[in-house]
Amino acid sequence: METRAAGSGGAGYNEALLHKTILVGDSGVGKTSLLVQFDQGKFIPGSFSATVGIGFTNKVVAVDGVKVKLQIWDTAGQERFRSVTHAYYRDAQALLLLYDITSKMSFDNIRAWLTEIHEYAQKDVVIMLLGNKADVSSERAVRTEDGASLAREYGVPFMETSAKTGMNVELAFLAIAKELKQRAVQPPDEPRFQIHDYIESQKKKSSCCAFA
Ligand SMILES: Nc1nc2c(ncn2[C@@H]2O[C@H](COP(=O)(O)OP(=O)(O)OP(=O)(O)O)[C@@H](O)[C@H]2O)c(=O)[nH]1
Repeated sequence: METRAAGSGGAGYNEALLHKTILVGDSGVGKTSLLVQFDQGKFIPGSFSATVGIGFTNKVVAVDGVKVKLQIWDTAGQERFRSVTHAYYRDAQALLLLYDITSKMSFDNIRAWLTEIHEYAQKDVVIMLLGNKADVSSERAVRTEDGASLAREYGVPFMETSAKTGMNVELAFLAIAKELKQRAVQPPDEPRFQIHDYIESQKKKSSCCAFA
């Protein structure tokens, strides 16, 4: 795992850990929008311009006094870029796998994505399944239970998100950062971080019923 010491250091930060995280899923599910929402806290509506190839954004989050640096790679969902993006799976520590809750096809393709991930990524890669565009409830084509059930089948955490409203976007990245940080700096007497339990507890904390 790649780690990096913090520079002059902010208050309370001991170190900066760099973790490569990749966004994958069909074209148009909202990978770029999710990253823009997490990075800049905004959503740019309107015309859809498909990602060409791959690019990354660095984002630092604080987890229990430790600075965790996520290097988040946004991949092109289009089939023609698949061979390029496969090359990036190998040294990824985490993968956020997205489908669009208004697109049954993007959900049906999740099994194929998981097969690719198992073929090209490291065995211990952290995977999270996200059902994006949860704000578009009138066009919902995938039930929340079906997303949760598929995630259970593969033993991965799941939540619905909206890159438009920001729902669960920060939580998704924070849960990933916590898991990665825990794996890198596991204190000997601390119980292992349970990403599923963490997500459930954070969801319960919210008074809003919008969490999936
Ligand atoms: N309503 C709504 N629209 C969204 C959401 N996320 C993305 N979109 C819209 O969906 C379209 C596709 O979003 P992108 O973020 O470009 O999708 P992508 O997965 O990066 O697509 P590729 O780059 O081709 O792989 C855009 O028009 C976005 O504005 C969301 O959470 N809610």
